[in-house]
Amino acid sequence: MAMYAAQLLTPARVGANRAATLLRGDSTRWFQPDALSTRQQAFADRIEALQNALNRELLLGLVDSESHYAVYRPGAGYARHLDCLRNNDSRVISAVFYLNEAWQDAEGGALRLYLADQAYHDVFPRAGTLLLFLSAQFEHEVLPATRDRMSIACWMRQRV
Ligand SMILES: O=C(O)CCC(=O)C(=O)O
Ligand SMILES: [Fe+2]
Repeated sequence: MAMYAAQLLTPARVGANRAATLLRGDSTRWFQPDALSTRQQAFADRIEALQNALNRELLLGLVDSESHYAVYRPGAGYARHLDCLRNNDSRVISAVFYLNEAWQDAEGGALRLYLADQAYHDVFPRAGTLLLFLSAQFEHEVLPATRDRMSIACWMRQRV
């Protein structure tokens, strides 16, 4: 939130759409791979270790990743979507690491993962939770919350 207050995050966009606030209400700040803070480097190291394990065990062919901080202010959400960028299927795994201490389910803010047959699974954004899913397979949505909701979203990519 300190970074948000210092206006270091910018309103997120969807594709080339600069005014996407109806679809997504978060503000983001991308990690700069050549200028990571100590904490960002620690996160990147853990993600790389996970990526190597996924390659070893599941042969996913992941070569790198991109990460951004995201802040959703109260009432903001992100409509149902897939994380694959149009004309670019390099994103294989979506990883979301939540940063919200003492989150109560009644505060909302779940990430709703859509499964087969109208079923869904809600994940609440509790600090320490790391959610992984296949980017091309699972549509998902961020439900609005009654408090600020912070996360690091990361995509592990294959070469295309
Ligand atoms: O913050 C979350 O739970 C997911 C965010 C998301 O879906 C995205 O940034 O694509
Ligand atoms: Fe997403």
